[in-house]
Amino acid sequence: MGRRTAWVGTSWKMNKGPAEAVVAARALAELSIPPHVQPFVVPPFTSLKDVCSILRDKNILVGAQNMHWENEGAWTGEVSPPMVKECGAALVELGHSERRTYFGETDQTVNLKVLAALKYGLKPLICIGDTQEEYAFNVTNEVLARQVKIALHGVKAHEFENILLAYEPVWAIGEKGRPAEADFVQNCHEQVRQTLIELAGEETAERIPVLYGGSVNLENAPHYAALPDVDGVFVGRAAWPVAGFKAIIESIAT
Ligand SMILES: O=C(COP(=O)(O)O)[C@@H](O)CO
Repeated sequence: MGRRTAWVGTSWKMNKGPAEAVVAARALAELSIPPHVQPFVVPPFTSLKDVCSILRDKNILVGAQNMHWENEGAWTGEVSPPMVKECGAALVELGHSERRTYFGETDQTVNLKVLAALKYGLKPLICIGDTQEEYAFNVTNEVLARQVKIALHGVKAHEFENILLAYEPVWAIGEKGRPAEADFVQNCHEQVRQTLIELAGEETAERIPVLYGGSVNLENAPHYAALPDVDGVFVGRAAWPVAGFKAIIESIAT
């Protein structure tokens, strides 16, 4: 899948119990997906298997919101790569700022998880982003370069094409977030692309999608998606209702 594809994804975060998730997945299964758009949905673990099975033959990828790097063991409360794979998931979200801020996720644990995901044939969706403080001190580019380099440390040349990245400024996420300016986003994505070129070479780096996330909504989604170095959007609140997700997909397709 090349960079001409527009990725549109949503994580339901800690929303929708098993019954509600099944209803939403059935509605997603009815959507007609425009060409060149690759939607994905990331439900909570409690409905991962059901959502995967409802969307199995549809052009909507399903992912987990996190996982451990070990394949089994005494890790109470954790879920392993083979467990995620067995549920039918195609991708796994790693390093979201809420995991980093509240659950001790670090660049190093993200790296372990990225390597484990690739080993088990899961596409890692790696979330990176600057905090408000880093943004204010104008070190965003350095932070993103560090996060990308550590997350991808040890990734083999042929594995880079399975990587998906999302730039999500921490200050842009959630109810208190403010959407980033389009010029700023384009600049950050250019810098991320440069880091990817350093790591994987120009040809491969061109094929790694880099999405934008953080207060994306129906109004701003097509503007972000149209930026030259942005390959789609990763949406929270605005895409939790299936109608909102559908509208954003359509806004990007047109
Ligand atoms: O956290 C994300 C964005 O959330 P918003 O509610 O859109 O600010 C991103 O990772 C998608 O879940």
